Parts: sequence; C-alpha cells; structure tokens
Amino acid sequence: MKLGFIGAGNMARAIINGWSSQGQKAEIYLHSAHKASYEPYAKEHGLHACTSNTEVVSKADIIFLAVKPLVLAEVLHEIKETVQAKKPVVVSMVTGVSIAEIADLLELTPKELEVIRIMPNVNAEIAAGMTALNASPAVTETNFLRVKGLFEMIGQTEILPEKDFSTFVALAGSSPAYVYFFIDAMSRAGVKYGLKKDQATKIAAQAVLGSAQKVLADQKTPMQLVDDVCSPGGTTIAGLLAMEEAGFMTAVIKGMDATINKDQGK
Ligand SMILES: NC(=O)C1=CN([C@@H]2O[C@H](COP(=O)(O)OP(=O)(O)OC[C@H]3O[C@@H](n4cnc5c(N)ncnc54)[C@H](O)[C@@H]3O)[C@@H](O)[C@H]2O)C=CC1
Ligand SMILES: O=C(O)[C@@H]1CCC=N1
Repeated sequence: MKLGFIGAGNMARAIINGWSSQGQKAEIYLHSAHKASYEPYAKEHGLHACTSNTEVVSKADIIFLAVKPLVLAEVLHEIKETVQAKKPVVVSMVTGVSIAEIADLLELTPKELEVIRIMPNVNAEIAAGMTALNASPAVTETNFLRVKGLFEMIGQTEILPEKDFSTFVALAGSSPAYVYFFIDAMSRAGVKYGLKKDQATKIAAQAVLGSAQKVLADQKTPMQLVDDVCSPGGTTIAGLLAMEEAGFMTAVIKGMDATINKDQGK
C-alpha cells in the first residue's frame, strides 16, 4: 500500500506522525506548497518528497487531500488528468467539501471514482484521534476498510452521513482547540492564585483527561457525573452556578453554532 499526501501541514503531519508512532510501515509520498518545510520533514521521517502534486498521484494508490478548502479546486484541476487515467482512491479531509463536489471537480462521478471523505482531528498525532468517514458508491469494501483501519490505528472512527459532517467538525474536528482553550483558562486561574503556569496546566489537563475517560467508561450521563461531584453546599456547585451565570453552556453552544455555520459557508 502506497500512500500519498497533497499538503503537508498541521493535519497531514499529525496523521503521519501518529502512524509513525504506531509502526505503520506503508510508503508515503508527499508534496506541498512549501518546499523549505516539507522536504526536510520528509527526509527526517523517511518519506518520499515529490516535486509536484501530480507526481504524488502517479506514485501512490491512496491519495490524501490535506490542503485548505480555498486551494482545493486549483489542486484538483492540476491532478485531474492523472486521476482520470489512474483512478486511485482519493481521501479528502477538506472541510465543507462533499464527495460529489470532489468528484465533479475531477470531472468524474462518485460512481466512477473511489472518494472517501474523512474528518480527522489533531489528536491523531498521539493515537487519540476521532475521525468521521463516508464513502462514494464506487469505494470497494476492501479499500474502505483499509482507510478506516489506518484511522483506527490512531484513534476512534465513526461512519457518518455527509449531512452530519459539519456537526462532527464542531464536536471533534475543531473541538480540540476549544478544549485546549478551556484547559488554558483553568490554568490561568491557577496562576492567578499563585501556581506556576506549567504546573497549573499539568493539573488542569490531567483533570480534563480523567474526566473524559470517566465519561467514556461510565454508564452515567455527563450530567449525572456533574451531580456526583457537587456536594450539597460545597465548592463545586458554587463554581458551577457562577460559570452558568456567565453563560457557560450558551457560550459552548454558540461556539458550536459558529463552527457549523462556517463549515456550511453561512
Ligand atoms: N488542522 C486541523 O486540526 C484540521 C484540519 N482539517 C482540514 O485539513 C486541511 C489541512 O488543514 P491544515 O493541515 O490545518 O492546514 P495547513 O495550512 O497547516 O496545511 C496546508 C498544507 O497545504 C499545502 N498547500 C497549499 N497550497 C498547496 C498546493 N497548491 N498544492 C499542494 N499543497 C499545497 C501547504 O503548503 C500546507 O502544507 C484543511 O482542509 C482543514 O480544513 C481537518 C480536520 C482538522
Ligand atoms: O479550522 C479549520 O478550518 C480546521 C477544520 C477542523 C479543524 N481545523
């Protein structure tokens, strides 16, 4: 299995580094717009640095599109003829772009080309990612399982209808940034009350990690777990009510709304 990456930025590297940490051995070919950055990265990680996007398509069997939405049309135009001739599996992680749109830009239909749409997140780098997948009708079961397996190596996967991808972006694609932001806010409070920043960050991050693991492991809903921590007349209920007074739940939902609207081009 030969894998190709068009775009070698934050998300591509999180995935490749995650695979590397899990002993994934497939050959990887990559090309991006910044030669001074991707060539040393490829050398350091034993990957093949290509000189064009077309070369990636000609060398690899599964092509990952890891560029920003704004340059996607230009990239697909560039690789169109090679894709039409070779018909590789095309895996797109580009936000807000459907399988049908990708096939269309390549002047093929979803029945003619194996296109898999994914939405990963940066925690793939430490094999704790969360990736959504959907496939065009042309995708063979073998190829779908192959790609799904690659993401199971570096986290959890969920097969979702394309209509739910924007919601998934909010809950898992973008949300690591929101959780890091929450951790930083708690850590700053620690600094406010005299702890060192690195010490406060470690304490807050471990509390978030344990809480997430508890939610996943426990039969109780998150709200039941909230109640378990809130002793009557205690510290937690005082803090929780003050957070709600400042609009905690509303702030989170507004953030999710804005992410979803942006993904849908609204
Ligand atoms: N960063 C994240 O946490 C996530 C990003 N995504 C999606 O992944 C895609 C990539 O995002 P990032 O890695 O964050 O962006 P980035 O800006 O870090 O990387 C983009 C890469 O595309 C390359 N590039 C630009 N023009 C190119 C061209 N014409 N040909 C080949 N390569 C070109 C750049 O050199 C760079 O390596 C986006 O569509 C984004 O929506 C999806 C989930 C999470
Ligand atoms: O901010 C972005 O557009 C990308 C998509 C999901 C995470 N980062």
